[in-house]
Amino acid sequence: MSVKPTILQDRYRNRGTAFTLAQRAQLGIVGRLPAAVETLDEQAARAYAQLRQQPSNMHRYLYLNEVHNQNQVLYYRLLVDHLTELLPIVYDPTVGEAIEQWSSDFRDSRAVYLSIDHPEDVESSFRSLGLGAEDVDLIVVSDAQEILGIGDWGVNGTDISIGKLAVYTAAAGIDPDRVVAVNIDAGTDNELLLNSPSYLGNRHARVTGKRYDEFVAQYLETAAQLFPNALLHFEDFGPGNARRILVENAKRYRIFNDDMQGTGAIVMAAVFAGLRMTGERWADQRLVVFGAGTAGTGIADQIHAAMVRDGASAQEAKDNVWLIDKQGLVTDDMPDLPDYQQPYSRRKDEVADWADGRIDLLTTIRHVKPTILIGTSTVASAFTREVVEALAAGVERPILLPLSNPTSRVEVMPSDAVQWSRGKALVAAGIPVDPVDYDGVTYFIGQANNAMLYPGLGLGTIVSGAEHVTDSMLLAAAEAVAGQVDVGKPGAALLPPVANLRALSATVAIAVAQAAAVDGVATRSHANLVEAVREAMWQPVYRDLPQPNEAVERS
Ligand SMILES: NC(=O)C1=CN([C@@H]2O[C@H](COP(=O)(O)OP(=O)(O)OC[C@H]3O[C@@H](n4cnc5c(N)ncnc54)[C@H](O)[C@@H]3O)[C@@H](O)[C@H]2O)C=CC1
Ligand SMILES: CC(=O)C(=O)O
Ligand SMILES: [Mg+2]
Repeated sequence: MSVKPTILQDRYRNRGTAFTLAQRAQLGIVGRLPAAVETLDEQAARAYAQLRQQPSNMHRYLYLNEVHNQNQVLYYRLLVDHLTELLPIVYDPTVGEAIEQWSSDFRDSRAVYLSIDHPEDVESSFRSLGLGAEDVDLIVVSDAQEILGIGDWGVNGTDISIGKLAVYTAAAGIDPDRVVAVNIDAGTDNELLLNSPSYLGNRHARVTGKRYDEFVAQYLETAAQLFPNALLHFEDFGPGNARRILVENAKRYRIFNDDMQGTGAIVMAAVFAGLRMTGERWADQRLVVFGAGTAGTGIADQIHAAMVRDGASAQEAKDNVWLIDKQGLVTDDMPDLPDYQQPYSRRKDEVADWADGRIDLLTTIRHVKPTILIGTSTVASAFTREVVEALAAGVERPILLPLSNPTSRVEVMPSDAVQWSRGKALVAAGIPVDPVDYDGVTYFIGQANNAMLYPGLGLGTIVSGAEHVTDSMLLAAAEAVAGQVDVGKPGAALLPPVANLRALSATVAIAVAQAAAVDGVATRSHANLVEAVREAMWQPVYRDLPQPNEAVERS
């Protein structure tokens, strides 16, 4: 039997059982649905009950993906109504698991695939979407070389772009009809994938060097030319490429690197809140970053800038930053230091008597007595009891941010960090975790994940039509997030709860749009910015009735 596709197969406009009988007649789908006509509330209640019956988070991920493929409004209705519960499913940490088994689970996809072997197809791949120059606000692209903390996942990494976009819409109301997810398939060095019969990507090693650079340049040029208003979000590129691509293109394109800039800004927010709790100054902070890659050095840059704003000289601020990577404390005698670590390398003679040879984390902590310790290493349990105890022995209220994702990579579980520091450490983690009860106090653990910030940043960028994402816009976003933290209570979290994320994103967007205007990069002004942000936020409700026989596009 061959059945003509109908609006029921168009995820962007499908309402399923919510189509009225008159609409069914008008759309030529009489007899294709059971008799009952439901409200969105009723559909959402059934879908949520079905979701709850799924046996694992991975099954919930696949179930939600199915809903997303059938009915976009219903999918986002579920996400918005159950944000705290479902963010960890559609995003971190479950998305990591989904990526690992993506090729075997493959059913349908909402992404654009750009193969490095076919640069001639880049433009036609975008054109196949059938979207005009004014139709796209945001593109999230990943080449999946460094997915979360789980490494190189080739085309399987497509779902990080999809997951990041789901958060943009659920958390900040970015219109899901106006976004595009992209995977750059540059090959993979993951042997597991190359040897897997089900792998769906290019079966060759990662292409690097000139060919890679030219492909990324072509992506940027084509995306910006076809969709001149779009914010070009880069996600989970390898450390050698992430910073370079951003730095080389920041002046030419509306580009944003989430791992560097988004993560740096959410850490700034957590530290702003922490310093309000301790009453200390930025200029007096001592920062140790464990894992000096894309995220770690992005964070170091923003904290360094904050110290300078607070009166430290560039050199004084630099003297208060210590990077630790695989080779131990980063010192200036190390050969082949990557360019992003060089600015913070310590003079070898300054630390020569700390240890014979490699200087490890514990030794560094004992000497430096850091006020802030960041984990962006992907090394699970690297912050041992000894490390946390040394940290808490050094200062009264250290800020401790184990940021690695997914949960299997976190440097220390917050429950251990609270206990080992005897409640002294101000802790936030990259993963969602429950509050911790210790010694009669309930410690709330903020989620120091860029997802708490980038949705509002993106919304503010779109509403203001900012030509670039400036440092002031990032800072404004961080301050806006920190402004929503109630620092008064013992055990207060360093960041607002995920449950408030939609309201938080609106607040962040307003601050970002204002900063864009002050910086002179805004191309749109609004008599009432608060109202403009509110109106720009897409809501998961059924809207205009689609016209009969309208072409089904972007399915
Ligand atoms: N919470 C958040 O918002 C974010 C968290 N992250 C997490 O941070 C981690 C790192 O991400 P990226 O910076 O993108 O990756 P990356 O690969 O650029 O950086 C990781 C760094 O850790 C270093 N490293 C590896 N083993 C180490 C060891 N034993 N000791 C010290 N350093 C070691 C690597 O050499 C590298 O420089 C990931 O787990 C990622 O999920 C990243 C971005 C945002
Ligand atoms: C959160 C995020 O962007 C990462 O872990 O890479
Ligand atoms: Mg990332």
